[in-house]
Formats: sequence, C-alpha cells, structure tokens
Amino acid sequence: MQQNSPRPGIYLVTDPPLSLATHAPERHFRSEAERHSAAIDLTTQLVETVVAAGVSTVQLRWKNVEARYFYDLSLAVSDVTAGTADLIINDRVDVYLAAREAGAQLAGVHIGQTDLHPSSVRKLIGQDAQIGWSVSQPAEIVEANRLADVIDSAGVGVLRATATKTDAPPPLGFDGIARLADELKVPTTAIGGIKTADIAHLAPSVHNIAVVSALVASPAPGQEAREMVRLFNHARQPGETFTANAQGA
Ligand SMILES: Cc1ncc(COP(=O)(O)OP(=O)(O)O)c(N)n1
Ligand SMILES: Cc1nc(C(=O)O)sc1CCOP(=O)(O)O
Ligand SMILES: [Mg+2]
Repeated sequence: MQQNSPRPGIYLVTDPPLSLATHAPERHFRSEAERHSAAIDLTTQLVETVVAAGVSTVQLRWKNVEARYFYDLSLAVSDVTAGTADLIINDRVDVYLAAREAGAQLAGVHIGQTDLHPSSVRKLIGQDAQIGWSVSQPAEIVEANRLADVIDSAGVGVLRATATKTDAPPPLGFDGIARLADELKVPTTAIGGIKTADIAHLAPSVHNIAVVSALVASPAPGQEAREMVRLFNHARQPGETFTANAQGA
C-alpha cells in the first residue's frame, strides 16, 4: 500500500459557484474575473471557518473553470490550511503541479474513473503525494485493489441521490458503502448526499466522510462542521479520534 495516509475525519469538498449562490445571491458582477474573485474569497473564508472547527481534509473541486482561477484558489486556500488540514486538488493534476511549484502546501489529488489513470498521475506527482480514486460499484473494486500500491484512498459513493453532482452514480445506501469499504484494501472516503445526521452511522465503516452542500450551503458552516467532527469522533474507537488543530500537518 502507498504510505501517504489520509487523515481520518470530516472532509470538505468545495463548490465555489454554490458558495456564491448561497452567500451572495443578489450580487452583481461587472466581469467573470470579478465573479471568480468573489467565489475564491467566499470559498477561502468557508475553508478557514470549517478547518477551525476541526475539518481535517479539504478538496478543492471547481468544475468547468479556467485553470488560472483554480490555481489562484489553490494558493489562497493553502494559506489557511497549511499546517492544519490536508489540501487535495480535484481532477486537475496540472493545477496541482503548478500550485505546488509556487509554494502551495498540497497533500495530493482526487481523480475519478474517467480522469487520468492513477498510474499516470503517480508518475507526474511523485511518491510523496496522496492519490484518491473514485470507486462507486463492486466491479471497480478489483482494479482499485490491484492499484493499492499506487492509490492512497478510495472515494466511495453516493450514499443517496444528490443534486451537487449531475453525473453521480446510483445510491449505495449505508450497507452498500460499508460493503465496498470492507472489500477495499485502501482507506475509504464516503461521499454523496451525506448530512450531519448520517455521520454517526457512517463513521465506524469509513476513514473519512466527505460533504459538499451540507457545509457549503449551510447558513452556519462553523457550527455544522463542529457538530460533524464531534459526531465522527464520538462514533470512533478511543484513540482513533482526530482534532485537526491538535495534530498539525
Ligand atoms: C472523495 C471524493 N470521492 C469521489 C469524488 C468524485 O470524483 P469523480 O468521480 O472524478 O467526479 P468529480 O468530482 O470530478 O465530478 C470526489 N470528487 N471526491
Ligand atoms: C463530488 C461528488 N462525488 C460523488 C461521487 O459519488 O463520486 S457525489 C459528489 C457530490 C456530493 O455532494 P453533496 O455532499 O452535496 O451531496
Ligand atoms: Mg473527477
């Protein structure tokens, strides 16, 4: 197995357009650059808030945006996660490499079944960076386990239907997630339609629990994140609990 162990705990996946729609629905922008700049600011503030509440991993996911804005977001968020939470880049290995080169503290990348293959990504990013890979059905487990010395974790979902990802795979339910997690040789991150009320039920069977809308669209993301972290730690065995600020990077 790869040695770049992901931190256990609550995992935020960002959605800058949803941050804008939630927190600045009426705001008028004179240009796309101004809109993206506001989305970067709101996302960076959200990350700072939830990491202070104990969120241990943040994945920057910004679909269909120009690379330059994604790169700017990576540098801005790295300033608030460095030394406290793992920062992961979704899809864009080019953005990961460029931001790392510019000094961003990045833990790795998350890629899906139709993104670059994990073996290619490993050659590009080196041995010391995490690779998370999406696994959403039993047929994909064989290949994920075959690649257990290439990948560091598997994103397993969806728990239930979600409006956040238009091409999300069919729901697995709690039993389906637990079964996939059990069969995978790498640590798993549950994702897809997860709310605070699901944390206690999911925490014993997975390594991380990832949410988008439950935090990004929350009117009180700090309180919501603190409650998620409390429920996660409570559901784990003593000694397995995680507090981001207490552990450092
Ligand atoms: C932790 C985690 N798991 C799964 C995904 C989904 O990745 P992918 O299948 O590549 O889909 P997109 O996120 O790129 O739309 C994820 N992002 N994170
Ligand atoms: C980014 C993503 N990946 C998924 C997968 O199953 O691979 S579901 C998903 C979106 C999850 O958003 P929410 O927490 O708002 O339901
Ligand atoms: Mg992807």
